[in-house]
Amino acid sequence: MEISDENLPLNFCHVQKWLLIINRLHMFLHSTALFFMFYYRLSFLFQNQVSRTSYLLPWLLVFASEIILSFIWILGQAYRWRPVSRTVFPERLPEDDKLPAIDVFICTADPIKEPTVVVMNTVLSAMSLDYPADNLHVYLSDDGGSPLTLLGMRVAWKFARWWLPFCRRYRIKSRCPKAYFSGLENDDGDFARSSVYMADKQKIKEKYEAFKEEIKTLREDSAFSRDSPGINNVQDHPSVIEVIQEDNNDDVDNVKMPLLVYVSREKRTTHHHHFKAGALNVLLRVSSVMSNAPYILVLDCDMFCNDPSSARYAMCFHLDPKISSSLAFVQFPQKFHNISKNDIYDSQLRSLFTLQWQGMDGLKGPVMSGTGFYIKRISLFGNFTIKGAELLQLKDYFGSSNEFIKSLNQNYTSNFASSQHTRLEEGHLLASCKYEIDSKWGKEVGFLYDSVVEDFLTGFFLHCKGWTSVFCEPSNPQFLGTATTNLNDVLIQGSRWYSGLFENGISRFSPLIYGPPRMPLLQSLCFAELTYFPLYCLPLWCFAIIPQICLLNGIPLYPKVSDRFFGIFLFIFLSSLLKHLQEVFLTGGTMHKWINEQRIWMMKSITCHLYGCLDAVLKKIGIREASFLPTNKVEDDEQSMLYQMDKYDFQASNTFIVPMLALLSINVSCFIGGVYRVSLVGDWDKMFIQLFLAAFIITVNYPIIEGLVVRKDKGCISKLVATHVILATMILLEICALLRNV
Ligand SMILES: O=c1ccn([C@@H]2O[C@H](COP(=O)(O)OP(=O)(O)O[C@H]3O[C@H](CO)[C@@H](O)[C@H](O)[C@H]3O)[C@@H](O)[C@H]2O)c(=O)[nH]1
Ligand SMILES: [Mn+2]
Repeated sequence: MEISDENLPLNFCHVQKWLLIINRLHMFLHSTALFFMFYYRLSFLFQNQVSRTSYLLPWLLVFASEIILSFIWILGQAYRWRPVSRTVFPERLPEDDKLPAIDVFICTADPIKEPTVVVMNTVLSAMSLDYPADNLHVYLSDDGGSPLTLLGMRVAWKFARWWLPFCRRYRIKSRCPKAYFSGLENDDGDFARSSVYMADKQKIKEKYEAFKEEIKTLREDSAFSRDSPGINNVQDHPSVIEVIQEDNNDDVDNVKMPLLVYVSREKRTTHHHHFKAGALNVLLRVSSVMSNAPYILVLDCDMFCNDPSSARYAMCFHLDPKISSSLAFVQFPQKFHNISKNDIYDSQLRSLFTLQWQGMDGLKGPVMSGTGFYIKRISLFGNFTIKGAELLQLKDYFGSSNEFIKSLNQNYTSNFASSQHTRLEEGHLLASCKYEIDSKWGKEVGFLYDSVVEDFLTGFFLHCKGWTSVFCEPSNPQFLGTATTNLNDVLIQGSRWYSGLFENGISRFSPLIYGPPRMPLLQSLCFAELTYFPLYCLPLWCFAIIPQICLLNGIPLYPKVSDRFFGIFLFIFLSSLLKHLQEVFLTGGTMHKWINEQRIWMMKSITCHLYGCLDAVLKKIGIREASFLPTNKVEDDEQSMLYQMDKYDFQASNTFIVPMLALLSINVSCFIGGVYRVSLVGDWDKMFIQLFLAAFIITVNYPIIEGLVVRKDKGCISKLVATHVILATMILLEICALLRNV
């Protein structure tokens, strides 16, 4: 008997048994060691009357740091509890005409930092997803309100009329034209020998060049420069909504094209616009009166669909009757096209998108990651029961548009073509600044506003309401983004993220308090780990200063080598490093990558984790306002070359460079002074750990020394800044020594 396709599962979830065993065993051993460490610290506090008085402050600081590190470690174990991976079977999906519709939302904010050609490549790759064209609708939100972007879309539409049929005819895998023509991957497949294909390819290539040229000419046109009169002020302009379509006046016939819509929401200086979350909410409303697809794909403009299959893969979960009722979104990992082999800045966020999300997938699902996810539209409408509600109540909740409220009924499909004019008018109402006033948008409905990491917050609340998510990681990356690959950008972006994350940790929605009654404990711990890991800044600052100054002054803070507790500290140190090494190897990394990750963790902790935490605290007490500085996506050849060569680009802001230099020079001088003192006094046994710690920090951060002493290229450290910093730290160390002698 044949099993019908309908009965076969669309996806399969596989628990990673070996990893699970290793993780749990490690958890057991490491936590036992931590227990003994706490025992040692506490018993010292009660026993050692004499030394207590003079060592107390540094001692307590080191102990507090150990407590914070252990706290973050415990939270992080939740990811390691039950890692899973998933397989999908898109060939078992129903026929094309039975597939549900998808709206794609792409956000852009700044035509200078986010070049139009790059954004249009994202648009084109989304339009050419392997999905029925009638059921695919692409919306671009332009927060820059730039006519250049709008014109760019018209040009892209013209090119798409050639590009889409070409991709379909030759089953092209790489459907982002920029990637396809870059020729990095051979995408010719079965047609490599076909002369017709080659001729077609050449023709399309010419069209692509012409497309780029047209955008370039537009860009150079002074009429589009920012200062030109009549050009939109980014902060103050009316809404513009345009359905991109053109009379069929060229020679491509009958090409089925997805709907393509340009939306630039109204901006007024008197209104807060809530950054990307605000932009996404406008798209959510405008699209509801145009295409109202039940599923939405969200993309940033700095990434493209690298493989056209993601929509079908996502449907393998959304259409699975066993999980679909509670499933809010399918998250794909963020992967990047510009990662170097050793990835000195960990720009790929390896741990997040491999281990952590897989771990959460084994619980209730990964965190929403801003881009590359397929979300069910109704999951964004809060827990309002639409059926029984009065119209007035609904308006309190969703704002005043009748058309929008009608769209909440899932069976509603707008007849867009026949009433385009009215719908565009409704669109303008929905994209206006005032629309959200006195409604629940951003608070309970749509993407949430209370954080600059809108993705984290929105995902967290979905999970709190009982929704789940899944993580889909096919071997071929479905989306490829542009990662930040210079130190300054990495740290600025980090400061924004950690400020947003920590802000959630200290709000009343802290995952540790708000989470546990609403979701499994382990799932809340995962969310908590993300919000609290910026706290790494405290122990790392402490470990980079206190033991070293104590070393110089002969104050021991750790057990002697001959003490039985020495083994405990050694074990904890090695066990953390080895576990990290195992995870790097498991995810395809090398020894080199491992040490790079250790280093960037230190660098980030003492800079952007600290600034993130401070920023969050200042926002909380009302001294600072939220800000979202989009990252720079214009490629700088010199900078990317340094990154590709594993050389740090130290031409970064002094707010980042100064703390790194200061801490390193403390370590170097205390190490030298310490060795000198210890060899005079002969207390190696007592001071071993402190000597070792300073040596470890110096070794891991050797590239900073290299940047100062050896390198002469453009990315080296400014000598002037370094001299000031080193002088200042010397004076500080002197003062410490004097204070102790008083
Ligand atoms: O006022 C704004 C600011 C940004 N964006 C868009 O938001 C996206 C993300 O901005 P980007 O500068 O690329 O920031 P990243 O730090 O790289 O973004 C990461 O972090 C964000 C905040 O957590 C997530 O939303 C993103 O998806 C995630 O890739 C881009 O498409 C921007 O055009 C807007 O539409 N309006
Ligand atoms: Mn980005």
